[in-house]
Amino acid sequence: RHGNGGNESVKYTPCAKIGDQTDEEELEEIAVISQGSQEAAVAAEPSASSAASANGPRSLPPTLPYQSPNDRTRLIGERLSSRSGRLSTASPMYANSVAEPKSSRSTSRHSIFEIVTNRLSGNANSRKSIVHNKSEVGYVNKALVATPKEVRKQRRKEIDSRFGKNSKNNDQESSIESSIKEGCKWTFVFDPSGRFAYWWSFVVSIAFLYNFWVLIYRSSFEEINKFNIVYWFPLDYTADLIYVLDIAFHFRTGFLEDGVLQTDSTKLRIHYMNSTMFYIDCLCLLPLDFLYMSIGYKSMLRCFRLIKIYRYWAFLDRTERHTIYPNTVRTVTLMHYLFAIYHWNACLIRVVTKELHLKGDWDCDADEDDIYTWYLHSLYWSTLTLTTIGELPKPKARSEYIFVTVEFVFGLLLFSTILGHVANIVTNISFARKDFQAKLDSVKTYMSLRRVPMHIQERVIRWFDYLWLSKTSDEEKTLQLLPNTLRSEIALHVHLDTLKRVEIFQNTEAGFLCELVLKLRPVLFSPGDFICRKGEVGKEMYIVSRGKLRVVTDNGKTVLAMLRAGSYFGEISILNMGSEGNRRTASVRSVGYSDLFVLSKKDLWDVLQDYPTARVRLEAIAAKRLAKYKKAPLEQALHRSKSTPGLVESMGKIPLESMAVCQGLPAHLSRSSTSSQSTSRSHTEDFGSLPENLSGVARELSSSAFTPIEQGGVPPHLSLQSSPPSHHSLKQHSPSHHHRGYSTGGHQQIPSAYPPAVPPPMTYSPYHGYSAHMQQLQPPDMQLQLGPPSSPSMYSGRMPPGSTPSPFVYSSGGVSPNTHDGSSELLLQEISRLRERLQTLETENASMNRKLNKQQWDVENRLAEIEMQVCGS
Ligand SMILES: Nc1ncnc2c1ncn2[C@@H]1O[C@@H]2COP(=O)(O)O[C@H]2[C@H]1O
Repeated sequence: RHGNGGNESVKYTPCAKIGDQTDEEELEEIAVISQGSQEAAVAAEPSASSAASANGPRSLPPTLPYQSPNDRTRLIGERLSSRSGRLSTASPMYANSVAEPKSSRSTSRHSIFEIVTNRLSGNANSRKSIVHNKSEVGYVNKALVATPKEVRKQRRKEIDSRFGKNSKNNDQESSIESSIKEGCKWTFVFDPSGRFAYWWSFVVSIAFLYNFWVLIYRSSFEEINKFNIVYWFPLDYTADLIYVLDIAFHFRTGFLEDGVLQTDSTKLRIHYMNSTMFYIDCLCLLPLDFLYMSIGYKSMLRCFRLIKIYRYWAFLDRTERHTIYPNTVRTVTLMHYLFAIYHWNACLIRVVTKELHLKGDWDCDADEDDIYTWYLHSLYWSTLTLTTIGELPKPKARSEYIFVTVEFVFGLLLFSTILGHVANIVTNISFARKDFQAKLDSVKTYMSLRRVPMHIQERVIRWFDYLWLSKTSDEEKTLQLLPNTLRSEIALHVHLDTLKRVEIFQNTEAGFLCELVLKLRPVLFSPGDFICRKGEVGKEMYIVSRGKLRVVTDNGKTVLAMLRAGSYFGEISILNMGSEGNRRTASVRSVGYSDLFVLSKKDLWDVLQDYPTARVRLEAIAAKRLAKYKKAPLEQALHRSKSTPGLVESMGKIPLESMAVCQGLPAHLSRSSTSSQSTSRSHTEDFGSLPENLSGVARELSSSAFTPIEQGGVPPHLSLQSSPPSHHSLKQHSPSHHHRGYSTGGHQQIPSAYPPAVPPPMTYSPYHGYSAHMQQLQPPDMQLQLGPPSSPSMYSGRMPPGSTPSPFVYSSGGVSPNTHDGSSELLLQEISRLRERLQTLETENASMNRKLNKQQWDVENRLAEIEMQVCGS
């Protein structure tokens, strides 16, 4: 409660009722909080004025075991789970107070020990065990023994007068406080959405159904008589007892206020008694039975019991919401209503025939005492009148006409209502099928309209077949309504098994996994489908959930690897780890139907930005995998750069347009970025097969072209701006151009955009190298200096099938125009300059590496600390 001055407030924290101590003996923790300063806090207990004292004033945050409504709910949960059903010494507050009188921090191990021993030894012994400890003796003395009842009451009054007991501003707070206080006398509170409440509503529904079926039957056929009184009376009053218990149940049922479950008994009582439900419940139990004594047994005196139908409806509602078979529940409910209506109508027919003395078909030949035959006769007529119209015997008496007409109208209404309901249920059941069929139809219509070849149409239909048979649904659409947290929980649960098998997700941060799992999209591929093709721009990576896939070479036949559930692929290009940057390094084809999860490049990068360690890990794994696929080229790259995988990646990531481009390139190389790339690739490949001395120089030459413009690594004579106008001068290739080049034929083909006027340098074959290119590019004196001129045999047939060059992307402009002049002098200068540059780069790499290592060390250290803390607590 806030004081009038507004700078002080009192907070009651939960107290513990120890053993069988009386109300006055209750421990009551009163924290006086000064909003101005902590020193100004007023001690509620003079003997415990220290902020550190267990029973004295203290600063609230560390003392209160819960500060938010959620914490409060948790506490309630703890209480509910406590066997004794009351707040015992296990109360977090109590544990704090007793076991850690000097500390206001969370429960220590010692206090946990105390709690456990107290629980085990029972409440009666708990006090003893507390007093056992010396420091606790002081505390108990202060709280329980030394403070006389009057003094405490007086202090309470003082505090109340000082802070105003019913301060309006603090309504909510005081409600929590009082609820906490009430916690001492707390027994149990039912969660209205809990299981117990559900099953209790089931019991009440049974009691209601008993009344619903029996009352009308007894009234119409035979009232309670001396033969059956032994059955009906106990049953009637058992049902009444359930109704009474239901009222008691409502008194202890929590309700939500501001989204928080209220458990304060006073509040619950007030809330229930102020609700209409309370009056309805009381009305249900109106004891008209007493009139039996004056007017005899009339079951209809109990008709108020039928008002309890609201509980039955609530039960049905909840069942329908919670069940996994809603249509079954609906059907059963409908059938029940139908039979109930026939039953009530049968009873009505009996009353009418009896009262109106209807004869003929309405009459039954059976003996008056043969109740069951009479009942069956009435039920038959009831069903007949309600289900058939116009096929009844013609009424004779006037009253009969009226009765039969009313029956017809009612029957018609009932029939149409039931038909409507049944139709609804059937529609619901077949909704999924119809929706699916509609989609298939629209695809079929589209395909025939666009004249899609028959074999493709067949594949599409087979794909739909599989989709239907495997009951694959649009998960994204289904879960759209849910909040992200719930969705990730579901996704984690559903996909966890698959994700656990994926190497990259093992031992990663939980947050990383949670974020990623939300971005996974399930996709389905049919037999023979290409999931990706070599040379394409990689935009997604895939995780195999089910099915078999083949990693194949360009020809689509040579199988490099088989992928099964738990495998993943496509990461090389989206992490830009491959030699071609963001290009696919292989094609992947589905063998049968395969269920995959797709993770888009953008999503992955978004998440990786927040989890740099995961990124390093991912890249390291990718680099390792890449090394496994194409051992030689990667080793070269790593050896050369001595960098972390991250840096390998960052090199690969440099966009083509920002690469150094040079003039003086042969015309056929300057036409398209694709051809340039092809050529540069050929260089790399050829370098791999060159003798060591030659390949080293050649590699360095090529690496000059890799230096990005931004880094200033472009020699002036190679830069675009400084290049003299020449018919050979290169245009800076736009990404789209670059992209197009690849998409038309991949980097292994001379693109079709190649101008026919310019003869291609030679027919490209990945395995025959580019000897012609090399010869063209190498100046004669270079050839002289670096060794014997490269013979075609030197370049051909050296590349192993399927191998790709080093992860470095070489631009074709690695050779300056001067090289064509034949000036070895210049060339050597250039080599030494590039060597220097290389050294600088390597130093930078090393320093970045150190930084990364330090960061990793820090993170690991922190992790270890936290783990220790977790283990400790
Ligand atoms: N030899 C191989 N064995 C297994 N998987 C491979 C092999 N080569 C490539 N891949 C995978 O196939 C994917 C094709 O696209 P990416 O290059 O993005 O990433 C590639 C790897 O994940």
